[in-house]
Amino acid sequence: MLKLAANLDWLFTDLPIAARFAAAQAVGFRGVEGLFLWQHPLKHLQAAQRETSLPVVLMNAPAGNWAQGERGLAAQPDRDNEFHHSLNVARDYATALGCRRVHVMAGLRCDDLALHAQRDLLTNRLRIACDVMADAEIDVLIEPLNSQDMPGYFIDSFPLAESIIHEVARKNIGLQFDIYHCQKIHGNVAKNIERYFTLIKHFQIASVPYRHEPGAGELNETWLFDFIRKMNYQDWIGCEYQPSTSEPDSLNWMTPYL
Ligand SMILES: O=C(O)C(=O)CO
Repeated sequence: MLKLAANLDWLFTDLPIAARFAAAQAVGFRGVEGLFLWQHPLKHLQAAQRETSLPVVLMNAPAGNWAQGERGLAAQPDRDNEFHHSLNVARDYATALGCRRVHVMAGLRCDDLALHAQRDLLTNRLRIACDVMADAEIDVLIEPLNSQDMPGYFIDSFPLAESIIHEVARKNIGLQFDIYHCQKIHGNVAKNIERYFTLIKHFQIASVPYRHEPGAGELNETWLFDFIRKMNYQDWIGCEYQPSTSEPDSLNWMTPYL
């Protein structure tokens, strides 16, 4: 049995937040995750969690002005106050919801800042993030994102994420390995899972190339799930995809894993 979590900012999004928890539970997801959970009143999330008993397994920290194209604050100069505020919000929500993983997004490459200077800024900010989260026993995750979907995102490859994680050098930093992004950036998914396995604290999945449910694209997810299982991965796989059809049909892929 896989520990599959529904990403509530990709699935069931036509429903209010409490109903998204309930819909995830009804179809057999064992946990939930989300990018924008902090946009909802905490008491609504806590009530939904109580009703469904679904753990919140991953949440993103506030990532700047998303509507205006921002994709994180950690590598953005002159945003210290906002960055600290976003960490506090994420830590408070995660603590109240029992969530042990927070994705701290870097944001986009700034052309007017030398690459090494922006990288140093990111590394220092991630150390701060790890220190803020450590007391609450929360891990900070970073994730490479493919440049077709997120042009200009600072962490645009797995080797870069790996070297940043080593530079940050905190116990509570780790890699969010999205199989969809890996295939789009590098291909060679299984070999890359092996290569980065010791850094991985969370997987995400969507089919390639259209970011639909597993089984709707070029990868053999059944084989990959088996591969991950054989590597003795015990943690969560977040389902972060856009359903290809009406949701009931697009959830059939889960049946063998429930
Ligand atoms: O865009 C993605 O893939 C993310 O997981 C952002 O958190």
